[in-house]
Amino acid sequence: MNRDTYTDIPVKANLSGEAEIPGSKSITNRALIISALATGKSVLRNALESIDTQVARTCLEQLGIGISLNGTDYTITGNGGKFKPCNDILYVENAGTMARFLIPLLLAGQGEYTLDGNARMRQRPLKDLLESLRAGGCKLTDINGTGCLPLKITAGGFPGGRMEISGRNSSQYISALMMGAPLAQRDLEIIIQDGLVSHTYVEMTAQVMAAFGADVDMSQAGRIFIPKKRRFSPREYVIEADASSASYFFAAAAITRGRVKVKNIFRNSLQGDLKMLDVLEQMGCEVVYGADGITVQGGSLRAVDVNMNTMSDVAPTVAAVALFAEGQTRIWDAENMRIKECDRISAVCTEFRKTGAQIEELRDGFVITGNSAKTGAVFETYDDHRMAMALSLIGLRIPGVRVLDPGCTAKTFPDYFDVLFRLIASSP
Ligand SMILES: O=C(O)C1=C[C@@H](OP(=O)(O)O)[C@@H](O)[C@H](O)C1
Ligand SMILES: C=C(OP(=O)(O)O)C(=O)O
Repeated sequence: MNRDTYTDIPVKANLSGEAEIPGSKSITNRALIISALATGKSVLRNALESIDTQVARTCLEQLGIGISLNGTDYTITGNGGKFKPCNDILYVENAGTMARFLIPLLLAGQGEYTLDGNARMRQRPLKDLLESLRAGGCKLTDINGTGCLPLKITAGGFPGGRMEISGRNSSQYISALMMGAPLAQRDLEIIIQDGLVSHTYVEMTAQVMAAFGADVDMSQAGRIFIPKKRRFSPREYVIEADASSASYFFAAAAITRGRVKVKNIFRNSLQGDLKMLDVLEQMGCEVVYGADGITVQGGSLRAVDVNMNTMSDVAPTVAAVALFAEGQTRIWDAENMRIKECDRISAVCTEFRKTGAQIEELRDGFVITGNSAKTGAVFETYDDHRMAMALSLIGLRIPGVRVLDPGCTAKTFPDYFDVLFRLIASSP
């Protein structure tokens, strides 16, 4: 992390205005992969340009896929998943999506591939996915024996068939298997064992796949069935604004008792993180779902008790709001926050305490005492975009907040601080 750069956050009451948020990371990376597997030209509109999606484009280009950019529109020439051999390392930085999504596809490629990531991605698990694929006969070598990257993938086909996999640690494993379905040698039947975290992302995968012509049957709980050799069809596809990125602006309205509209995102979103709006409603905000976006009006804030299993990416955002709510907020059932860009449970507790706030660390979340923060602080951000964005919100209410390494938001939202400061400057 770069401790030499920082951003100071100005206090602002009643923040009001409109924010334009870039496209969804999760949908962009799914649509990129699916377009690469289709045969022919697809156009993705309002795609996200950020480190996580650049990583996706670079890896796909290394595998022989043509991708051109025009602003936020991508044109992808898919080749039916006939990926070319690649001697260079496929480097995913710290993009969990790409670290997981590429594995089944590379198995169906040619020769041997090496997949690697940054120091943190080398600690984030792949084990459940590797075990499930190895049980189907796939050759996958975790080079350091850690169950993580770097990984050597020996292409020998993506077998499909009945695949059992744990869904406890990450839903990305399940999405990865699903998107490999058109390359599978047999019908793909995924049996999810011991629960499924972040399940709305699996539904998102099914919906984006269906938009490109796939047939995904999720009618039975814990089972996903996708018939073999049903190819993706190329198409033009519009990507909605990123709900996790939008969460900081909704929260800013809540914290400052302002009124903020985020454009290009709607009630019927594919993104489960939008459900944080229900949490803000419970906390006392008003939410208006409009024809061109969603508006949050801040109110008098009260604490909540909330299970964040399906939307752990926005748990640090809700935690920042809880700091200004009356009563004790408990955020729980989100243990996999510990295996994200940093251990977000521990990091939120450490940083919030710098303000004098009372926060109790749980195994799977935290308990925050509202209105307990007293002073500004210099916040570390752990090379984690969501830590930087969530912590910045505290500075809207408490003077003297400095966020270190603001550039780390580039993982999913390179212009976050510009958008925030523009909104502050234009607010009455
Ligand atoms: O599939 C996806 O696009 C994602 C799934 C979630 O991860 P987990 O399933 O590991 O919780 C989420 O945290 C991540 O930011 C994106
Ligand atoms: C956890 C995240 O990302 P990923 O798992 O895709 O790296 C995130 O964006 O908060």
